[in-house]
Amino acid sequence: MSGSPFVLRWGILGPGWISAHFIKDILKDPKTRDVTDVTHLCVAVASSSSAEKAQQFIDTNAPGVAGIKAFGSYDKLLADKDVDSVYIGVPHSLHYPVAKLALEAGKHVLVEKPMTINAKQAIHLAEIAKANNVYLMEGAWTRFFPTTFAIQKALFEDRVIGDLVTVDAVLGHEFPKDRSHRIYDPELGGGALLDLGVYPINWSLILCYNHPDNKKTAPASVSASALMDKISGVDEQTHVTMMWPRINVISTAKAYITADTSTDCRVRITGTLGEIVVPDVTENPWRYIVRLLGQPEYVVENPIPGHGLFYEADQFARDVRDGKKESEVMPLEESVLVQKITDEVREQIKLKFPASAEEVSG
Ligand SMILES: NC(=O)C1=CN([C@@H]2O[C@H](COP(=O)(O)OP(=O)(O)OC[C@H]3O[C@@H](n4cnc5c(N)ncnc54)[C@H](OP(=O)(O)O)[C@@H]3O)[C@@H](O)[C@H]2O)C=CC1
Ligand SMILES: O=C1OC[C@@H](O)[C@H](O)[C@H]1O
Repeated sequence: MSGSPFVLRWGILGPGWISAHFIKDILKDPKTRDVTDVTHLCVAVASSSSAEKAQQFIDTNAPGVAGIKAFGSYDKLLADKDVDSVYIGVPHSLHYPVAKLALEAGKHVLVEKPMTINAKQAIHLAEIAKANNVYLMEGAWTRFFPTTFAIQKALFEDRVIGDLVTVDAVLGHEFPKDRSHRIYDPELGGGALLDLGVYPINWSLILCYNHPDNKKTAPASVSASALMDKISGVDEQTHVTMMWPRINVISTAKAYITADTSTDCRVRITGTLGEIVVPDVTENPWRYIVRLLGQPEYVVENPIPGHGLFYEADQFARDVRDGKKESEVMPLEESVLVQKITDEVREQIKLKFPASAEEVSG
Protein backbone atom coordinates (compact mmCIF):
# COMPACT_ATOMS: atom_id res chain seq x y z
CA MET A 1 0.00 0.00 0.00
CA SER A 2 1.37 3.47 -0.88
CA GLY A 3 0.88 6.87 0.81
CA SER A 4 1.20 7.88 4.45
CA PRO A 5 -0.18 5.54 7.07
CA PHE A 6 -3.32 6.51 8.94
CA VAL A 7 -2.32 7.67 12.44
CA LEU A 8 -4.58 6.83 15.39
CA ARG A 9 -4.07 8.88 18.56
CA TRP A 10 -4.67 6.79 21.67
CA GLY A 11 -5.39 7.63 25.28
CA ILE A 12 -4.96 4.89 27.89
CA LEU A 13 -7.29 4.63 30.89
CA GLY A 14 -6.02 2.52 33.80
CA PRO A 15 -2.22 2.28 33.96
CA GLY A 16 -2.05 -1.36 35.06
CA TRP A 17 -0.53 -4.66 33.91
CA ILE A 18 -2.22 -5.13 30.56
CA SER A 19 -2.09 -1.43 29.67
CA ALA A 20 1.70 -1.66 30.00
CA HIS A 21 1.71 -4.37 27.33
CA PHE A 22 -0.68 -2.33 25.20
CA ILE A 23 1.38 0.86 25.18
CA LYS A 24 4.60 -1.06 24.42
CA ASP A 25 2.88 -2.94 21.59
CA ILE A 26 1.31 0.08 19.88
CA LEU A 27 4.59 2.00 20.07
CA LYS A 28 6.44 -0.73 18.16
CA ASP A 29 7.21 0.10 14.55
CA PRO A 30 4.30 -1.46 12.56
CA LYS A 31 6.77 -2.48 9.84
CA THR A 32 8.12 -5.13 12.24
CA ARG A 33 4.80 -6.93 11.59
CA ASP A 34 4.64 -5.93 7.90
CA VAL A 35 2.00 -3.25 8.49
CA THR A 36 2.35 -0.01 6.53
CA ASP A 37 -1.22 1.32 6.25
CA VAL A 38 -1.82 2.31 9.90
CA THR A 39 0.27 3.45 12.82
CA HIS A 40 -0.37 4.43 16.43
CA LEU A 41 0.51 7.31 18.72
CA CYS A 42 -0.04 7.31 22.45
CA VAL A 43 -0.92 10.90 23.38
CA ALA A 44 -2.20 10.50 26.94
CA VAL A 45 -2.42 8.17 29.92
CA ALA A 46 -4.82 8.63 32.84
CA SER A 47 -4.85 7.12 36.30
CA SER A 48 -7.97 7.36 38.46
CA SER A 49 -5.77 8.14 41.46
CA SER A 50 -2.97 10.54 40.44
CA ALA A 51 -1.13 12.16 37.56
CA GLU A 52 2.12 10.97 39.21
CA LYS A 53 1.05 7.35 38.75
CA ALA A 54 0.22 8.00 35.10
CA GLN A 55 3.61 9.72 34.62
CA GLN A 56 5.44 6.84 36.26
CA PHE A 57 3.66 4.42 33.91
CA ILE A 58 4.77 6.52 30.91
CA ASP A 59 8.37 6.74 32.16
CA THR A 60 8.51 2.97 32.69
CA ASN A 61 6.75 1.78 29.56
CA ALA A 62 7.44 4.49 27.01
CA PRO A 63 10.86 5.85 28.04
CA GLY A 64 12.07 8.62 25.72
CA VAL A 65 8.73 8.93 23.89
CA ALA A 66 7.85 12.62 23.82
CA GLY A 67 4.40 14.20 24.05
CA ILE A 68 2.44 11.73 26.20
CA LYS A 69 0.31 13.68 28.68
CA ALA A 70 -0.25 12.29 32.19
CA PHE A 71 -3.67 12.89 33.76
CA GLY A 72 -4.86 12.22 37.32
CA SER A 73 -8.45 11.51 36.29
CA TYR A 74 -10.21 9.69 33.45
CA ASP A 75 -12.52 12.71 32.87
CA LYS A 76 -9.54 14.95 32.11
CA LEU A 77 -8.21 12.57 29.47
CA LEU A 78 -11.66 12.20 27.94
CA ALA A 79 -11.91 16.00 27.63
CA ASP A 80 -8.65 16.12 25.64
CA LYS A 81 -9.31 16.88 21.97
CA ASP A 82 -6.00 15.27 20.93
CA VAL A 83 -7.32 11.84 21.93
CA ASP A 84 -9.23 10.01 19.16
CA SER A 85 -9.58 6.60 20.79
CA VAL A 86 -9.20 5.13 24.24
CA TYR A 87 -7.95 1.79 25.47
CA ILE A 88 -9.61 0.76 28.73
CA GLY A 89 -7.50 -1.52 30.95
CA VAL A 90 -9.40 -1.40 34.25
CA PRO A 91 -10.93 -4.32 36.23
CA HIS A 92 -13.99 -6.02 34.71
CA SER A 93 -16.77 -4.34 36.69
CA LEU A 94 -15.42 -0.92 35.73
CA HIS A 95 -15.52 -1.64 31.99
CA TYR A 96 -19.16 -0.60 31.76
CA PRO A 97 -19.01 2.74 33.62
CA VAL A 98 -15.65 3.78 32.16
CA ALA A 99 -16.54 2.77 28.57
CA LYS A 100 -19.88 4.57 28.94
CA LEU A 101 -18.08 7.77 29.98
CA ALA A 102 -15.67 7.46 27.05
CA LEU A 103 -18.37 6.80 24.45
CA GLU A 104 -20.43 9.71 25.75
CA ALA A 105 -17.33 11.90 25.44
CA GLY A 106 -17.24 11.00 21.73
CA LYS A 107 -14.18 8.72 21.84
CA HIS A 108 -13.77 5.48 19.94
CA VAL A 109 -13.39 2.71 22.52
CA LEU A 110 -11.32 -0.47 22.77
CA VAL A 111 -12.38 -2.00 26.07
CA GLU A 112 -10.56 -4.97 27.56
CA LYS A 113 -12.25 -8.36 27.85
CA PRO A 114 -14.80 -9.24 29.13
CA MET A 115 -16.70 -6.35 27.55
CA THR A 116 -18.80 -5.95 30.71
CA ILE A 117 -20.06 -7.97 33.66
CA ASN A 118 -23.33 -9.02 32.00
CA ALA A 119 -25.15 -8.96 28.66
CA LYS A 120 -27.45 -6.12 29.72
CA GLN A 121 -24.45 -3.81 30.15
CA ALA A 122 -22.85 -4.92 26.86
CA ILE A 123 -26.08 -4.23 24.97
CA HIS A 124 -26.29 -0.81 26.58
CA LEU A 125 -22.72 0.08 25.58
CA ALA A 126 -23.50 -0.92 21.97
CA GLU A 127 -26.54 1.40 22.04
CA ILE A 128 -24.51 4.27 23.47
CA ALA A 129 -21.80 3.82 20.81
CA LYS A 130 -24.45 3.93 18.11
CA ALA A 131 -26.12 7.01 19.58
CA ASN A 132 -22.76 8.81 19.72
CA ASN A 133 -21.64 7.58 16.28
CA VAL A 134 -18.36 6.17 17.58
CA TYR A 135 -16.53 2.87 17.21
CA LEU A 136 -16.72 0.28 19.99
CA MET A 137 -14.85 -3.02 20.26
CA GLU A 138 -14.09 -5.53 23.00
CA GLY A 139 -10.39 -6.38 23.20
CA ALA A 140 -10.92 -10.01 22.23
CA TRP A 141 -7.33 -10.07 20.97
CA THR A 142 -7.23 -13.84 20.39
CA ARG A 143 -9.35 -13.38 17.30
CA PHE A 144 -6.87 -11.07 15.57
CA PHE A 145 -3.80 -13.32 15.46
CA PRO A 146 -2.59 -14.63 12.10
CA THR A 147 -2.70 -18.13 13.63
CA THR A 148 -6.40 -17.78 14.51
CA PHE A 149 -7.27 -16.72 10.96
CA ALA A 150 -5.10 -19.55 9.60
CA ILE A 151 -6.92 -22.15 11.71
CA GLN A 152 -10.32 -20.84 10.56
CA LYS A 153 -9.15 -21.10 6.94
CA ALA A 154 -7.71 -24.60 7.46
CA LEU A 155 -10.99 -25.74 8.99
CA PHE A 156 -13.63 -23.86 6.97
CA GLU A 157 -12.05 -23.45 3.52
CA ASP A 158 -9.33 -26.08 3.14
CA ARG A 159 -11.21 -28.61 5.30
CA VAL A 160 -7.86 -29.99 6.44
CA ILE A 161 -9.35 -32.15 9.22
CA GLY A 162 -12.61 -32.93 7.42
CA ASP A 163 -15.87 -32.29 9.26
CA LEU A 164 -15.59 -30.61 12.64
CA VAL A 165 -16.48 -32.91 15.56
CA THR A 166 -15.34 -31.27 18.83
CA VAL A 167 -13.64 -28.11 20.11
CA ASP A 168 -12.08 -28.23 23.57
CA ALA A 169 -10.27 -25.20 24.95
CA VAL A 170 -8.78 -24.52 28.36
CA LEU A 171 -7.04 -21.71 30.22
CA GLY A 172 -5.66 -21.88 33.72
CA HIS A 173 -3.46 -19.46 35.56
CA GLU A 174 -2.18 -19.78 39.11
CA PHE A 175 -3.03 -16.53 40.86
CA PRO A 176 -1.64 -15.71 44.31
CA LYS A 177 -4.10 -16.74 47.02
CA ASP A 178 -3.96 -13.12 48.13
CA ARG A 179 -7.64 -12.27 48.60
CA SER A 180 -6.96 -8.59 47.86
CA HIS A 181 -6.17 -9.42 44.20
CA ARG A 182 -8.90 -8.40 41.71
CA ILE A 183 -9.36 -12.07 40.76
CA TYR A 184 -10.84 -12.81 44.21
CA ASP A 185 -12.91 -9.63 44.44
CA PRO A 186 -16.63 -10.00 43.60
CA GLU A 187 -16.93 -6.17 43.47
CA LEU A 188 -14.49 -6.23 40.53
CA GLY A 189 -16.14 -9.21 38.79
CA GLY A 190 -13.55 -11.73 40.01
CA GLY A 191 -13.30 -15.46 39.36
CA ALA A 192 -12.08 -17.78 36.62
CA LEU A 193 -15.06 -17.42 34.29
CA LEU A 194 -14.88 -13.72 33.37
CA ASP A 195 -11.10 -13.44 33.57
CA LEU A 196 -9.96 -16.62 31.82
CA GLY A 197 -13.10 -18.53 30.78
CA VAL A 198 -13.98 -15.98 28.12
CA TYR A 199 -10.97 -17.15 26.07
CA PRO A 200 -12.01 -20.81 25.74
CA ILE A 201 -15.60 -19.64 25.20
CA ASN A 202 -14.30 -17.40 22.42
CA TRP A 203 -12.65 -20.41 20.79
CA SER A 204 -16.10 -22.03 20.62
CA LEU A 205 -17.44 -18.93 18.93
CA ILE A 206 -14.44 -18.64 16.58
CA LEU A 207 -14.83 -22.22 15.38
CA CYS A 208 -18.47 -23.23 16.01
CA TYR A 209 -20.57 -20.05 15.99
CA ASN A 210 -18.59 -18.80 12.97
CA HIS A 211 -18.56 -22.16 11.18
CA PRO A 212 -20.16 -21.42 7.78
CA ASP A 213 -22.72 -24.24 8.24
CA ASN A 214 -23.73 -22.96 11.68
CA LYS A 215 -25.15 -19.77 10.13
CA LYS A 216 -24.36 -17.74 13.23
CA THR A 217 -26.69 -19.74 15.46
CA ALA A 218 -26.16 -19.46 19.21
CA PRO A 219 -25.43 -22.70 21.08
CA ALA A 220 -28.61 -24.72 21.65
CA SER A 221 -27.55 -25.36 25.23
CA VAL A 222 -24.94 -24.25 27.73
CA SER A 223 -24.24 -26.44 30.77
CA ALA A 224 -21.80 -25.53 33.47
CA SER A 225 -20.32 -26.75 36.70
CA ALA A 226 -17.86 -25.04 39.02
CA LEU A 227 -15.91 -25.19 42.24
CA MET A 228 -16.20 -21.96 44.21
CA ASP A 229 -13.65 -20.32 46.51
CA LYS A 230 -15.04 -20.70 50.02
CA ILE A 231 -13.79 -17.32 51.23
CA SER A 232 -14.61 -14.93 48.37
CA GLY A 233 -17.40 -16.90 46.70
CA VAL A 234 -15.94 -16.48 43.19
CA ASP A 235 -15.46 -19.47 40.88
CA GLU A 236 -12.02 -21.10 41.02
CA GLN A 237 -12.65 -23.78 38.44
CA THR A 238 -15.40 -23.73 35.82
CA HIS A 239 -16.34 -26.14 33.03
CA VAL A 240 -18.78 -25.21 30.28
CA THR A 241 -20.26 -27.49 27.60
CA MET A 242 -21.99 -26.01 24.53
CA MET A 243 -24.10 -27.87 21.97
CA TRP A 244 -24.08 -26.79 18.30
CA PRO A 245 -26.68 -29.06 16.63
CA ARG A 246 -26.56 -27.35 13.22
CA ILE A 247 -22.97 -28.57 12.79
CA ASN A 248 -23.24 -31.61 15.04
CA VAL A 249 -20.53 -30.40 17.37
CA ILE A 250 -20.09 -30.30 21.14
CA SER A 251 -17.56 -27.80 22.47
CA THR A 252 -16.10 -27.32 25.92
CA ALA A 253 -14.50 -24.37 27.69
CA LYS A 254 -12.57 -24.80 30.93
CA ALA A 255 -10.93 -22.23 33.17
CA TYR A 256 -9.20 -22.28 36.54
CA ILE A 257 -7.29 -19.79 38.69
CA THR A 258 -5.49 -22.30 40.90
CA ALA A 259 -2.85 -23.70 38.51
CA ASP A 260 -1.18 -22.91 35.21
CA THR A 261 -2.41 -24.81 32.18
CA SER A 262 0.01 -27.29 30.69
CA THR A 263 1.46 -26.17 27.38
CA ASP A 264 1.12 -29.30 25.27
CA CYS A 265 -2.50 -28.63 24.33
CA ARG A 266 -4.62 -25.53 24.99
CA VAL A 267 -7.14 -25.94 22.18
CA ARG A 268 -7.94 -29.30 20.60
CA ILE A 269 -10.05 -29.24 17.44
CA THR A 270 -11.10 -32.72 16.35
CA GLY A 271 -12.37 -33.53 12.87
CA THR A 272 -13.24 -36.65 10.91
CA LEU A 273 -9.72 -36.77 9.36
CA GLY A 274 -7.59 -35.83 12.38
CA GLU A 275 -7.00 -32.92 14.73
CA ILE A 276 -5.56 -29.43 15.05
CA VAL A 277 -3.94 -28.60 18.35
CA VAL A 278 -2.95 -25.17 19.64
CA PRO A 279 -0.19 -25.74 22.21
CA ASP A 280 1.55 -23.12 24.36
CA VAL A 281 -1.14 -20.46 24.78
CA THR A 282 -4.91 -20.05 24.57
CA GLU A 283 -5.01 -16.24 24.36
CA ASN A 284 -2.27 -15.30 21.89
CA PRO A 285 -1.69 -18.31 19.61
CA TRP A 286 1.43 -18.31 17.44
CA ARG A 287 1.46 -21.87 16.09
CA TYR A 288 -0.67 -24.94 15.61
CA ILE A 289 -0.03 -28.62 15.02
CA VAL A 290 -1.93 -30.69 12.47
CA ARG A 291 -2.23 -34.43 13.10
CA LEU A 292 -3.96 -36.31 10.33
CA LEU A 293 -4.82 -39.96 10.90
CA GLY A 294 -2.00 -42.19 9.67
CA GLN A 295 0.29 -39.29 8.66
CA PRO A 296 3.24 -37.52 10.30
CA GLU A 297 2.25 -34.36 12.16
CA TYR A 298 3.28 -30.91 10.95
CA VAL A 299 3.44 -27.48 12.56
CA VAL A 300 2.32 -24.12 11.14
CA GLU A 301 4.01 -21.12 12.78
CA ASN A 302 3.33 -17.38 12.83
CA PRO A 303 5.77 -15.88 15.36
CA ILE A 304 4.55 -12.70 17.11
CA PRO A 305 6.97 -9.74 17.14
CA GLY A 306 5.86 -8.51 20.59
CA HIS A 307 3.04 -9.31 23.01
CA GLY A 308 0.44 -9.30 20.22
CA LEU A 309 -2.06 -6.62 21.24
CA PHE A 310 -1.04 -4.67 18.11
CA TYR A 311 -3.04 -6.99 15.86
CA GLU A 312 -6.36 -5.88 17.38
CA ALA A 313 -5.12 -2.26 17.55
CA ASP A 314 -4.16 -2.27 13.83
CA GLN A 315 -7.59 -3.53 12.80
CA PHE A 316 -9.26 -1.05 15.15
CA ALA A 317 -7.29 1.77 13.46
CA ARG A 318 -8.23 0.55 9.97
CA ASP A 319 -11.89 0.39 10.94
CA VAL A 320 -11.83 3.91 12.42
CA ARG A 321 -10.02 5.16 9.31
CA ASP A 322 -12.71 3.57 7.13
CA GLY A 323 -15.56 5.07 9.17
CA LYS A 324 -16.80 1.73 10.49
CA LYS A 325 -18.56 1.64 13.83
CA GLU A 326 -17.78 -1.93 14.86
CA SER A 327 -15.45 -4.78 14.05
CA GLU A 328 -16.20 -7.55 11.58
CA VAL A 329 -13.74 -9.79 13.42
CA MET A 330 -15.26 -9.21 16.87
CA PRO A 331 -18.74 -7.80 16.18
CA LEU A 332 -20.67 -6.34 19.10
CA GLU A 333 -23.30 -9.03 18.64
CA GLU A 334 -20.62 -11.64 19.49
CA SER A 335 -19.43 -9.74 22.54
CA VAL A 336 -23.05 -9.75 23.67
CA LEU A 337 -23.33 -13.48 22.91
CA VAL A 338 -20.24 -14.21 25.03
CA GLN A 339 -21.89 -12.30 27.87
CA LYS A 340 -25.18 -14.13 27.39
CA ILE A 341 -23.25 -17.39 27.70
CA THR A 342 -21.41 -16.18 30.81
CA ASP A 343 -24.74 -14.93 32.26
CA GLU A 344 -26.18 -18.42 31.77
CA VAL A 345 -23.09 -20.04 33.29
CA ARG A 346 -23.20 -17.65 36.26
CA GLU A 347 -26.85 -18.49 36.84
CA GLN A 348 -26.05 -22.22 36.86
CA ILE A 349 -22.97 -22.00 39.08
CA LYS A 350 -24.50 -19.29 41.29
CA LEU A 351 -21.69 -16.80 40.77
CA LYS A 352 -23.02 -13.57 42.26
CA PHE A 353 -21.58 -10.05 42.18
CA PRO A 354 -22.86 -7.06 44.17
CA ALA A 355 -25.84 -5.28 42.59
CA SER A 356 -23.70 -2.15 42.10
CA ALA A 357 -21.41 -4.08 39.70
CA GLU A 358 -24.33 -5.45 37.67
CA GLU A 359 -26.27 -2.25 37.16
CA VAL A 360 -27.06 -0.34 33.99
CA SER A 361 -27.37 3.40 34.37
CA GLY A 362 -29.00 6.29 32.52
N1 LIG B 1 -5.95 -9.07 26.96
C1 LIG B 1 -5.24 -9.61 27.91
O1 LIG B 1 -4.35 -10.43 27.69
C2 LIG B 1 -5.46 -9.23 29.30
C3 LIG B 1 -6.57 -8.53 29.66
N2 LIG B 1 -6.77 -8.15 30.94
C4 LIG B 1 -7.99 -7.39 31.26
O2 LIG B 1 -7.59 -6.07 31.58
C5 LIG B 1 -8.28 -5.59 32.72
C6 LIG B 1 -7.27 -5.08 33.73
O3 LIG B 1 -6.50 -6.15 34.19
P1 LIG B 1 -4.99 -5.93 34.79
O4 LIG B 1 -4.22 -5.08 33.88
O5 LIG B 1 -4.49 -7.27 35.13
O6 LIG B 1 -5.35 -5.15 36.10
P2 LIG B 1 -4.42 -4.25 37.02
O7 LIG B 1 -4.94 -4.40 38.39
O8 LIG B 1 -2.99 -4.50 36.76
O9 LIG B 1 -4.73 -2.77 36.50
C7 LIG B 1 -6.00 -2.24 36.51
C8 LIG B 1 -5.92 -0.73 36.52
O10 LIG B 1 -7.25 -0.24 36.65
C9 LIG B 1 -7.26 0.95 37.41
N3 LIG B 1 -8.35 0.94 38.37
C10 LIG B 1 -9.36 1.82 38.40
N4 LIG B 1 -10.20 1.56 39.41
C11 LIG B 1 -9.71 0.48 40.06
C12 LIG B 1 -10.14 -0.26 41.19
N5 LIG B 1 -11.25 0.05 41.88
N6 LIG B 1 -9.39 -1.31 41.58
C13 LIG B 1 -8.30 -1.65 40.90
N7 LIG B 1 -7.84 -0.99 39.80
C14 LIG B 1 -8.54 0.08 39.40
C15 LIG B 1 -5.94 1.06 38.13
O11 LIG B 1 -5.30 2.22 37.66
P3 LIG B 1 -5.74 3.68 38.18
O12 LIG B 1 -6.69 3.51 39.32
O13 LIG B 1 -4.46 4.31 38.56
O14 LIG B 1 -6.40 4.32 37.02
C16 LIG B 1 -5.16 -0.17 37.72
O15 LIG B 1 -3.84 0.12 37.39
C17 LIG B 1 -9.16 -6.74 33.20
O16 LIG B 1 -10.49 -6.49 32.86
C18 LIG B 1 -8.66 -7.98 32.47
O17 LIG B 1 -9.71 -8.83 32.05
C19 LIG B 1 -5.84 -8.40 31.91
C20 LIG B 1 -4.72 -9.10 31.63
C21 LIG B 1 -4.46 -9.63 30.30
O1 LIG C 1 -6.72 -11.83 29.94
C1 LIG C 1 -5.98 -12.39 30.71
O2 LIG C 1 -5.03 -13.21 30.24
C2 LIG C 1 -3.90 -13.53 31.03
C3 LIG C 1 -4.23 -13.64 32.50
O3 LIG C 1 -3.09 -13.82 33.26
C4 LIG C 1 -4.98 -12.43 32.95
O4 LIG C 1 -5.37 -12.53 34.29
C5 LIG C 1 -6.22 -12.29 32.14
O5 LIG C 1 -6.93 -11.13 32.50
